[in-house]
Amino acid sequence: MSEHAGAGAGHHLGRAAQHQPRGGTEPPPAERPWAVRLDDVRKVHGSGRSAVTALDGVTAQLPYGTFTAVMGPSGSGKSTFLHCASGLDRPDHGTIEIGGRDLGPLGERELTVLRRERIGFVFQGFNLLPALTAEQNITLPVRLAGRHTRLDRPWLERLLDYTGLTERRRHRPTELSGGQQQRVAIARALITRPEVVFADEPTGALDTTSARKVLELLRNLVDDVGQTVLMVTHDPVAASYADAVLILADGKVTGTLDGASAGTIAEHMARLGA
Ligand SMILES: Nc1ncnc2c1ncn2[C@@H]1O[C@H](COP(=O)(O)OP(=O)(O)OP(=O)(O)O)[C@@H](O)[C@H]1O
Repeated sequence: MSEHAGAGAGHHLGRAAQHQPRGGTEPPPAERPWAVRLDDVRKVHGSGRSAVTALDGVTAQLPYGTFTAVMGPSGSGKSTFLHCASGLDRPDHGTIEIGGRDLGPLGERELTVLRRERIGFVFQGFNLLPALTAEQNITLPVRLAGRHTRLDRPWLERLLDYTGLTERRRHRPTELSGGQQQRVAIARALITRPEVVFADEPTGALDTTSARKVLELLRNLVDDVGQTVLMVTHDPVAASYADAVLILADGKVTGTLDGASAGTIAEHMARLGA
Protein backbone atom coordinates (compact mmCIF):
# COMPACT_ATOMS: atom_id res chain seq x y z
CA MET A 1 0.00 0.00 0.00
CA SER A 2 1.28 3.45 -0.85
CA GLU A 3 2.53 5.76 1.84
CA HIS A 4 -0.21 8.12 0.71
CA ALA A 5 -2.98 5.62 1.26
CA GLY A 6 -5.92 7.32 2.87
CA ALA A 7 -4.26 10.69 2.56
CA GLY A 8 -6.24 13.82 2.00
CA ALA A 9 -9.12 15.37 3.80
CA GLY A 10 -12.42 16.14 2.25
CA HIS A 11 -15.70 14.56 1.57
CA HIS A 12 -16.29 10.87 1.41
CA LEU A 13 -18.48 8.95 -0.93
CA GLY A 14 -18.91 6.25 1.68
CA ARG A 15 -19.02 2.53 1.19
CA ALA A 16 -22.74 2.78 0.52
CA ALA A 17 -21.80 4.37 -2.77
CA GLN A 18 -19.67 1.39 -3.73
CA HIS A 19 -19.67 0.66 -7.39
CA GLN A 20 -22.33 -1.78 -8.40
CA PRO A 21 -21.69 -4.00 -11.40
CA ARG A 22 -23.82 -2.71 -14.24
CA GLY A 23 -27.17 -4.42 -14.32
CA GLY A 24 -26.19 -6.48 -11.29
CA THR A 25 -25.93 -9.57 -13.47
CA GLU A 26 -22.18 -9.90 -13.73
CA PRO A 27 -20.32 -12.46 -11.66
CA PRO A 28 -18.72 -11.07 -8.51
CA PRO A 29 -15.11 -9.97 -8.68
CA ALA A 30 -13.95 -13.18 -6.93
CA GLU A 31 -14.68 -15.05 -10.15
CA ARG A 32 -13.11 -12.41 -12.38
CA PRO A 33 -10.41 -10.94 -10.16
CA TRP A 34 -8.92 -8.52 -12.67
CA ALA A 35 -10.51 -5.25 -13.70
CA VAL A 36 -8.06 -5.18 -16.59
CA ARG A 37 -5.87 -7.95 -17.95
CA LEU A 38 -3.34 -7.84 -20.76
CA ASP A 39 -1.80 -11.07 -21.96
CA ASP A 40 1.19 -11.05 -24.31
CA VAL A 41 0.08 -7.84 -25.99
CA ARG A 42 2.04 -6.67 -28.98
CA LYS A 43 1.44 -3.45 -30.89
CA VAL A 44 3.36 -2.20 -33.92
CA HIS A 45 2.89 1.35 -35.20
CA GLY A 46 3.46 1.95 -38.90
CA SER A 47 4.68 -0.65 -41.34
CA GLY A 48 7.68 -1.66 -43.38
CA ARG A 49 10.88 0.21 -42.59
CA SER A 50 9.12 2.75 -40.40
CA ALA A 51 7.46 0.09 -38.22
CA VAL A 52 7.93 0.66 -34.48
CA THR A 53 7.17 -2.04 -31.94
CA ALA A 54 5.54 0.03 -29.19
CA LEU A 55 4.42 -2.95 -27.05
CA ASP A 56 6.43 -6.12 -27.20
CA GLY A 57 4.72 -8.95 -25.34
CA VAL A 58 3.20 -7.05 -22.44
CA THR A 59 1.44 -9.07 -19.74
CA ALA A 60 -0.13 -7.23 -16.82
CA GLN A 61 -3.11 -7.49 -14.48
CA LEU A 62 -4.91 -4.76 -12.58
CA PRO A 63 -6.77 -6.16 -9.57
CA TYR A 64 -10.09 -4.52 -8.69
CA GLY A 65 -9.86 -1.60 -6.31
CA THR A 66 -6.21 -0.82 -6.92
CA PHE A 67 -4.30 2.20 -8.19
CA THR A 68 -1.61 1.39 -10.74
CA ALA A 69 0.85 3.83 -12.26
CA VAL A 70 2.62 3.19 -15.55
CA MET A 71 6.05 4.80 -15.92
CA GLY A 72 8.92 4.54 -18.35
CA PRO A 73 11.26 6.61 -20.48
CA SER A 74 9.89 8.64 -23.36
CA GLY A 75 8.90 6.31 -26.19
CA SER A 76 8.74 3.24 -23.92
CA GLY A 77 5.11 2.57 -24.86
CA LYS A 78 3.11 4.13 -22.01
CA SER A 79 0.52 5.86 -24.20
CA THR A 80 0.21 2.82 -26.42
CA PHE A 81 -0.32 0.69 -23.30
CA LEU A 82 -3.10 3.02 -22.11
CA HIS A 83 -4.72 3.20 -25.55
CA CYS A 84 -4.73 -0.57 -26.01
CA ALA A 85 -5.78 -1.38 -22.43
CA SER A 86 -8.73 1.02 -22.69
CA GLY A 87 -9.93 -0.14 -26.08
CA LEU A 88 -9.01 3.09 -27.86
CA ASP A 89 -6.58 1.14 -30.01
CA ARG A 90 -6.35 -2.52 -30.95
CA PRO A 91 -3.29 -4.67 -30.38
CA ASP A 92 -1.74 -6.70 -33.21
CA HIS A 93 -1.39 -9.72 -30.96
CA GLY A 94 -2.45 -10.85 -27.50
CA THR A 95 -5.54 -10.50 -25.35
CA ILE A 96 -7.03 -7.59 -23.45
CA GLU A 97 -9.90 -8.05 -21.02
CA ILE A 98 -11.90 -5.48 -19.10
CA GLY A 99 -14.04 -6.89 -16.32
CA GLY A 100 -13.40 -10.36 -17.73
CA ARG A 101 -14.62 -9.38 -21.20
CA ASP A 102 -12.27 -10.02 -24.09
CA LEU A 103 -12.09 -6.87 -26.26
CA GLY A 104 -10.73 -8.79 -29.26
CA PRO A 105 -14.01 -10.02 -30.75
CA LEU A 106 -15.84 -6.73 -30.18
CA GLY A 107 -16.80 -4.65 -33.20
CA GLU A 108 -16.29 -0.88 -33.28
CA ARG A 109 -19.79 -0.13 -32.01
CA GLU A 110 -19.55 -2.56 -29.13
CA LEU A 111 -16.15 -1.17 -28.24
CA THR A 112 -17.52 2.38 -28.28
CA VAL A 113 -20.36 1.38 -25.95
CA LEU A 114 -17.96 -0.46 -23.65
CA ARG A 115 -15.65 2.57 -23.47
CA ARG A 116 -18.55 4.89 -22.81
CA GLU A 117 -20.23 2.79 -20.14
CA ARG A 118 -17.46 0.89 -18.40
CA ILE A 119 -14.39 3.09 -18.71
CA GLY A 120 -13.68 6.59 -17.42
CA PHE A 121 -11.01 8.73 -19.07
CA VAL A 122 -9.03 11.60 -17.56
CA PHE A 123 -6.57 13.50 -19.75
CA GLN A 124 -3.78 15.96 -19.08
CA GLY A 125 -5.64 18.75 -20.89
CA PHE A 126 -8.97 18.13 -19.02
CA ASN A 127 -10.92 17.97 -22.35
CA LEU A 128 -13.97 19.80 -21.00
CA LEU A 129 -16.51 21.43 -23.28
CA PRO A 130 -16.12 25.21 -22.76
CA ALA A 131 -19.77 26.08 -23.43
CA LEU A 132 -21.05 23.73 -20.74
CA THR A 133 -21.12 24.24 -16.97
CA ALA A 134 -19.19 21.96 -14.63
CA GLU A 135 -22.35 19.98 -13.94
CA GLN A 136 -23.25 19.69 -17.63
CA ASN A 137 -19.73 18.47 -18.40
CA ILE A 138 -19.97 15.86 -15.64
CA THR A 139 -23.32 14.53 -16.86
CA LEU A 140 -22.42 14.58 -20.55
CA PRO A 141 -21.48 10.85 -20.75
CA VAL A 142 -24.94 9.94 -19.46
CA ARG A 143 -26.62 12.16 -22.03
CA LEU A 144 -24.42 10.72 -24.79
CA ALA A 145 -25.40 7.22 -23.71
CA GLY A 146 -28.93 7.94 -24.92
CA ARG A 147 -32.38 7.41 -23.63
CA HIS A 148 -31.82 4.01 -22.02
CA THR A 149 -29.41 5.46 -19.45
CA ARG A 150 -30.84 7.66 -16.71
CA LEU A 151 -28.81 10.16 -14.74
CA ASP A 152 -28.35 8.94 -11.17
CA ARG A 153 -28.95 12.27 -9.40
CA PRO A 154 -27.90 11.19 -5.88
CA TRP A 155 -24.65 9.86 -7.38
CA LEU A 156 -24.10 13.19 -9.16
CA GLU A 157 -24.64 15.08 -5.90
CA ARG A 158 -22.20 12.76 -4.12
CA LEU A 159 -19.60 13.24 -6.83
CA LEU A 160 -19.98 17.04 -6.75
CA ASP A 161 -19.56 16.95 -2.99
CA TYR A 162 -16.66 14.52 -3.12
CA THR A 163 -14.76 16.58 -5.69
CA GLY A 164 -15.51 19.82 -3.81
CA LEU A 165 -17.43 21.27 -6.75
CA THR A 166 -20.94 21.67 -5.36
CA GLU A 167 -20.57 25.45 -5.09
CA ARG A 168 -19.09 25.66 -8.57
CA ARG A 169 -21.46 23.39 -10.43
CA ARG A 170 -22.78 26.23 -12.58
CA HIS A 171 -19.36 27.61 -13.49
CA ARG A 172 -17.93 27.12 -16.96
CA PRO A 173 -14.41 25.72 -17.40
CA THR A 174 -12.90 29.20 -17.99
CA GLU A 175 -14.25 30.24 -14.58
CA LEU A 176 -12.47 27.35 -12.85
CA SER A 177 -8.83 26.78 -11.90
CA GLY A 178 -6.86 24.00 -13.57
CA GLY A 179 -7.22 21.82 -10.50
CA GLN A 180 -10.97 22.39 -10.38
CA GLN A 181 -11.26 21.61 -14.09
CA GLN A 182 -9.42 18.35 -13.56
CA ARG A 183 -11.75 17.50 -10.68
CA VAL A 184 -14.69 18.11 -13.05
CA ALA A 185 -13.03 15.72 -15.49
CA ILE A 186 -12.63 13.11 -12.74
CA ALA A 187 -16.29 13.45 -11.72
CA ARG A 188 -17.24 13.11 -15.41
CA ALA A 189 -15.12 9.96 -15.63
CA LEU A 190 -17.00 8.49 -12.65
CA ILE A 191 -20.57 9.44 -13.50
CA THR A 192 -21.22 6.10 -15.25
CA ARG A 193 -19.62 4.12 -12.36
CA PRO A 194 -16.97 2.68 -14.66
CA GLU A 195 -15.10 -0.56 -14.19
CA VAL A 196 -11.81 1.31 -14.46
CA VAL A 197 -10.56 4.90 -14.78
CA PHE A 198 -7.66 5.51 -17.15
CA ALA A 199 -5.76 8.72 -16.47
CA ASP A 200 -3.14 10.02 -18.91
CA GLU A 201 -0.75 12.43 -17.13
CA PRO A 202 -3.67 13.86 -15.10
CA THR A 203 -1.42 16.23 -13.17
CA GLY A 204 0.85 17.20 -16.06
CA ALA A 205 -0.74 20.64 -16.48
CA LEU A 206 -1.21 21.45 -12.79
CA ASP A 207 0.79 23.29 -10.13
CA THR A 208 2.10 21.24 -7.21
CA THR A 209 -0.78 22.00 -4.83
CA SER A 210 -3.55 21.32 -7.36
CA ALA A 211 -1.71 18.19 -8.49
CA ARG A 212 -1.57 16.90 -4.93
CA LYS A 213 -5.33 17.41 -4.51
CA VAL A 214 -6.04 15.53 -7.73
CA LEU A 215 -3.77 12.66 -6.68
CA GLU A 216 -5.37 12.50 -3.23
CA LEU A 217 -8.76 12.42 -4.92
CA LEU A 218 -7.72 9.48 -7.12
CA ARG A 219 -6.17 7.71 -4.10
CA ASN A 220 -9.31 8.22 -2.02
CA LEU A 221 -11.52 6.91 -4.82
CA VAL A 222 -9.57 3.67 -4.68
CA ASP A 223 -9.64 3.49 -0.88
CA ASP A 224 -13.22 4.69 -0.31
CA VAL A 225 -15.22 3.12 -3.14
CA GLY A 226 -12.89 0.48 -4.50
CA GLN A 227 -12.44 2.26 -7.83
CA THR A 228 -9.78 0.76 -10.10
CA VAL A 229 -7.43 3.41 -11.50
CA LEU A 230 -4.61 3.22 -14.02
CA MET A 231 -2.50 6.33 -14.48
CA VAL A 232 0.30 7.06 -16.92
CA THR A 233 2.77 9.55 -15.51
CA HIS A 234 6.33 10.84 -15.80
CA ASP A 235 6.27 12.12 -12.23
CA PRO A 236 7.66 9.88 -9.44
CA VAL A 237 5.69 11.87 -6.85
CA ALA A 238 2.43 11.19 -8.72
CA ALA A 239 3.38 7.51 -9.12
CA SER A 240 4.02 7.22 -5.36
CA TYR A 241 0.27 7.62 -4.76
CA ALA A 242 -0.30 4.31 -6.56
CA ASP A 243 -0.28 0.84 -5.01
CA ALA A 244 2.00 -0.43 -7.74
CA VAL A 245 4.15 1.12 -10.44
CA LEU A 246 4.51 -0.79 -13.68
CA ILE A 247 7.80 0.05 -15.37
CA LEU A 248 7.95 -0.03 -19.16
CA ALA A 249 11.10 0.11 -21.24
CA ASP A 250 11.28 -0.50 -24.99
CA GLY A 251 7.72 -1.79 -25.02
CA LYS A 252 8.31 -4.40 -22.31
CA VAL A 253 7.34 -4.53 -18.65
CA THR A 254 10.72 -4.55 -16.94
CA GLY A 255 9.50 -4.50 -13.36
CA THR A 256 6.91 -3.53 -10.78
CA LEU A 257 7.45 -1.40 -7.69
CA ASP A 258 4.94 -2.00 -4.88
CA GLY A 259 4.16 0.82 -2.48
CA ALA A 260 7.36 2.62 -3.40
CA SER A 261 8.21 6.14 -2.27
CA ALA A 262 8.80 8.95 -4.78
CA GLY A 263 12.53 8.71 -4.00
CA THR A 264 12.70 4.99 -4.74
CA ILE A 265 10.73 5.45 -7.96
CA ALA A 266 12.94 8.37 -9.05
CA GLU A 267 16.10 6.32 -8.40
CA HIS A 268 14.70 3.42 -10.40
CA MET A 269 13.80 5.72 -13.30
CA ALA A 270 17.23 7.35 -13.20
CA ARG A 271 18.82 3.92 -13.56
CA LEU A 272 16.66 3.39 -16.66
CA GLY A 273 17.93 6.70 -18.01
CA ALA A 274 14.48 8.27 -17.97
N1 LIG B 1 0.95 6.58 -34.46
C1 LIG B 1 2.23 6.23 -34.40
N2 LIG B 1 2.93 5.97 -35.55
C2 LIG B 1 4.21 5.58 -35.50
N3 LIG B 1 4.91 5.39 -34.38
C3 LIG B 1 4.28 5.63 -33.22
C4 LIG B 1 2.90 6.07 -33.17
N4 LIG B 1 2.55 6.21 -31.86
C5 LIG B 1 3.65 5.90 -31.14
N5 LIG B 1 4.67 5.54 -31.94
C6 LIG B 1 6.01 5.10 -31.51
O1 LIG B 1 5.82 4.01 -30.62
C7 LIG B 1 6.73 4.10 -29.53
C8 LIG B 1 5.96 4.16 -28.23
O2 LIG B 1 5.21 5.38 -28.21
P1 LIG B 1 4.33 5.83 -26.97
O3 LIG B 1 3.72 7.14 -27.34
O4 LIG B 1 3.45 4.72 -26.59
O5 LIG B 1 5.45 6.03 -25.84
P2 LIG B 1 5.36 6.86 -24.46
O6 LIG B 1 6.11 6.07 -23.47
O7 LIG B 1 3.96 7.21 -24.16
O8 LIG B 1 6.18 8.18 -24.84
P3 LIG B 1 6.12 9.64 -24.17
O9 LIG B 1 6.54 9.46 -22.73
O10 LIG B 1 7.16 10.41 -24.94
O11 LIG B 1 4.72 10.16 -24.34
C9 LIG B 1 7.59 5.33 -29.80
O12 LIG B 1 8.78 4.92 -30.41
C10 LIG B 1 6.74 6.16 -30.71
O13 LIG B 1 7.55 6.97 -31.55
